[in-house]
Amino acid sequence: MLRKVKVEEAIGKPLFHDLTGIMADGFKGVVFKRGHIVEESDIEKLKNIGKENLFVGELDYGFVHEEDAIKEVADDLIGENICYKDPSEGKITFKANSDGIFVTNRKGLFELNNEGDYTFATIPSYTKVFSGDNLVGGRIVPLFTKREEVENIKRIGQRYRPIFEVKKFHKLRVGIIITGNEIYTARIDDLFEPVIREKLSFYDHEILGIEKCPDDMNYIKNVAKGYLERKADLIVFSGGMSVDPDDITPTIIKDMSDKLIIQGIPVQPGNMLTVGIKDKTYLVGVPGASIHSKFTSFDIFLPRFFAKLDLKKEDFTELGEGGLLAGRKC
Ligand SMILES: Nc1nc2c(c(=O)[nH]1)N[C@H]1C(S)=C(S)[C@@H](COP(=O)(O)OP(=O)(O)OC[C@H]3O[C@@H](n4cnc5c(N)ncnc54)[C@H](O)[C@@H]3O)O[C@H]1N2
Ligand code: MOO
Repeated sequence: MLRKVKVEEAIGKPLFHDLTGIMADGFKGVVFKRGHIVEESDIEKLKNIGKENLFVGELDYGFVHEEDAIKEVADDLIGENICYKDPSEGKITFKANSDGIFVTNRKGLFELNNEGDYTFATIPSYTKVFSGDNLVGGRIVPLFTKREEVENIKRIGQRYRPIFEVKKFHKLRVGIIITGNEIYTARIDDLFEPVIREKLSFYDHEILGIEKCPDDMNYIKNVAKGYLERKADLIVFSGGMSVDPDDITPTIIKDMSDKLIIQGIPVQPGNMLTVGIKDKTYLVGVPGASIHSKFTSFDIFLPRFFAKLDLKKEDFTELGEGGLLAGRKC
């Protein structure tokens, strides 16, 4: 049975949980570890961190200590490229053990947090991460929980597994098509090539070509076909994405795709983003906004293309809340 005793009465007994101190010098962390045998010389230090009483003893049958409760469920929640160490102060931290994109199953995460005693705080899903980055902090709120609660969390984890994972980026073969008579005829200088080169530079990639095309459906389709024959993973089209009579790029993407995933998304700038898929190749129409805005809808999805995620219409349509990116920095 767990008992509350005066610190002086705890001498010779093991601490039931990690004890945290917050110091004037900025320190916040464990001052005494779980299992530490309390000594007479500890009393002053314990009082300095506000402990007049301590828990001693053992949990009754059917209850699980905070650190055991979080550690026990970890493997049922995580997928590839995530690691963790033993919990401290009741908290477990899942970290990336590879560069890539962090993906969380939102429905699964909601269920975990809605269950009862457990809490999991994550960085936003689809964030680009580096090996060693913190992804998730998980702990139960009370000092111990019921065995049944632990089993419920494991079941949620198994139902959605993985709820947390890091997908590695792949090397992609990229074909680029810059549309517009004004650029094709050199009436004006092209401004898209440096933009797309800079955006791709973060990732391992091979550029199959950067072709300037007139606003001619067959011409553009032939260039895109050439990229498909050369096994492009990603074809990026710029220009001609909106409502003018010369804006034919979305129609080209629709015609050439096995499936048009989305035409136009609730994100600004980058409203007119159009995405189709042909076999495993993403065909992506990037609206003009990416020329003057550093961060647009295209930048939200570029990491997902490089992680070869299987994108659905909902991945685009869910972005309305927060989709007004104005002022957002990279
Ligand atoms: N009445 C409406 N006007 C606009 C709409 C709309 O729905 N109704 N949509 C707006 C959105 S959103 C965008 S984005 C822009 C333009 O989109 P486009 O992708 O169709 O761009 P273009 O029409 O091809 O060109 C617009 C502008 O940008 C210049 N441009 C395009 N590509 C290049 C390049 N590679 N290098 C340099 N300059 C380029 C082009 O010459 C035009 O000046 O439409 C909004 N308007
Ligand atoms: O589709 Mo536009 O300006 O929002 O890029």
